[in-house]
Amino acid sequence: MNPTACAPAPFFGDNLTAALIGDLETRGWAFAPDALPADLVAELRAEARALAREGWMREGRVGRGERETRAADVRRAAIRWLDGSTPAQARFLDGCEALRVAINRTLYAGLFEFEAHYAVYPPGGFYARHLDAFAGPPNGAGAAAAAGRIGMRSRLVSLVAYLNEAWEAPDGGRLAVWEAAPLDAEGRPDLVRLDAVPPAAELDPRGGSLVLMLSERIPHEVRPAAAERAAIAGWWRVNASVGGVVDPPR
Ligand SMILES: O=C(O)CCC(=O)C(=O)O
Ligand SMILES: [Fe+2]
Repeated sequence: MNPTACAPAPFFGDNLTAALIGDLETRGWAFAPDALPADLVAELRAEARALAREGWMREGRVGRGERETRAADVRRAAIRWLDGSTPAQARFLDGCEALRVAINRTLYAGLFEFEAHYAVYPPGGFYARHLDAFAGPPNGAGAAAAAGRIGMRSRLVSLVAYLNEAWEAPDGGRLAVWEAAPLDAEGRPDLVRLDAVPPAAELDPRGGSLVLMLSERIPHEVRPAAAERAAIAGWWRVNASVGGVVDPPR
């Protein structure tokens, strides 16, 4: 019996996978330009555009549950969650599953489940500087405090896949990434202080390019886009019920 018969089909080969995971481990983020199959990107782009046109997407919201706020001043984009119900979505989620398995195998990260949404930014759309997850309490805090914050820290690795057909520099919409968040006196991230710090990179949202980031560690922002900008943003979570290990070994 072929043990790989049921393995999910990866987006790309082992060398690129290893290089991305290496960058994720050493500097907290990784970028692979032009990494996704062009036919898959075209199908996903068509879906995102159709959904946006048909008005099935809702205004992007920031946060979850009670903390969810309508925040057009923070993010101007329309989102729709992927459910795997179309062949393109199923293939995309399959590639993400292959990445999850590879990341877990290399970093012992305990990534458990994946969630992702289309995000279509209209001309003028942006997403202000943020972290995708809140870090757990500092070392030495009690287990009860840690348990109470499991939900907030369950996003470990972020993924962004760009779907834009012909993106040029004047279209803007770059993703700026910083490699660390300064902390305030209480030990909370103080992202305003990064105003004075040039980003480590500004990444073009060209179709087929892929970004990975450690959700708790890498501040990032979407600069204003001059043209419609389509992407899929996704996150791997740990299994909150067992409170998986956050930090990769170093
Ligand atoms: O589209 C991007 O480049 C990043 C989006 C993002 O940061 C997010 O959805 O959390
Ligand atoms: Fe983000």
